[in-house]
Amino acid sequence: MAEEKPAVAFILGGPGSGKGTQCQKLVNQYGLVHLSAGDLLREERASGSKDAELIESIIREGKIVPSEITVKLLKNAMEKNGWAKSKFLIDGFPRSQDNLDGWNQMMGHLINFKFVLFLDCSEDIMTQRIMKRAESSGRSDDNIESLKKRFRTYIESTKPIIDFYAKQNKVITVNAEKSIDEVFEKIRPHFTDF
Ligand SMILES: Nc1ncnc2c1ncn2[C@@H]1O[C@H](COP(=O)(O)OP(=O)(O)O)[C@@H](O)[C@H]1O
Ligand SMILES: Nc1ccn([C@@H]2O[C@H](COP(=O)(O)OP(=O)(O)O)[C@@H](O)[C@H]2O)c(=O)n1
Repeated sequence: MAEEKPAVAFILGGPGSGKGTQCQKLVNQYGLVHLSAGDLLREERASGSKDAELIESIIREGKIVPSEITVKLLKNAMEKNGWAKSKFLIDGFPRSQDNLDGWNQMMGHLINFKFVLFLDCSEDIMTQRIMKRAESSGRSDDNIESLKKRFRTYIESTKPIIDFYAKQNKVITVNAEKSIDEVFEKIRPHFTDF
């Protein structure tokens, strides 16, 4: 039997650009599976595994966890969701060259990569959103010091990955500064036959 490959879209954008919010809406509307790399890393940290302390220190510093850890978590989560029985929104990944290389090596040939959705948002607006989210998120990195480091990592490590995919015409860019519903209306058409 020919092995089937799961469809995958990467959802990228700076911290607070609305990745999780828009993914949730896509899940509700199209029954896609949303896997947030950040959520998987926070779960792994909470499980007290051998990597927990490393993950916590990297997240607090706004740096990027080594791909061996993150790619394994994503692969396990895809398998738990039935592999090619599902279509996946992978949110907050790949965030660096190391993420991309690790993914290509372990997963590149096993999946059906569709496109990158890039939520484009100014640092000012992202800061306002994250500082509001900080009131209730309980996240150790939702504070102004960590946020500044996350922005730096985003510019230095993640933006070049988005640019790399853009050169191959694989990026759909959406202005993420509008209201949640306005952003969703721009995104939706790209997922109708995903
Ligand atoms: N279009 C939007 N307009 C205003 N607030 C938004 C919008 N999208 C998301 N938010 C809010 O901003 C915060 C960050 O959104 P989130 O989806 O968690 O971003 P990310 O996953 O990119 O970090 C959340 O509190 C969310 O409710
Ligand atoms: N591929 C990834 C995704 C997240 N992370 C870590 O998890 C943190 C939170 O990521 P996230 O996607 O949940 O949140 P946002 O920063 O986008 O709001 C990042 O700042 C990184 O420290 C990572 O190391 N590698």
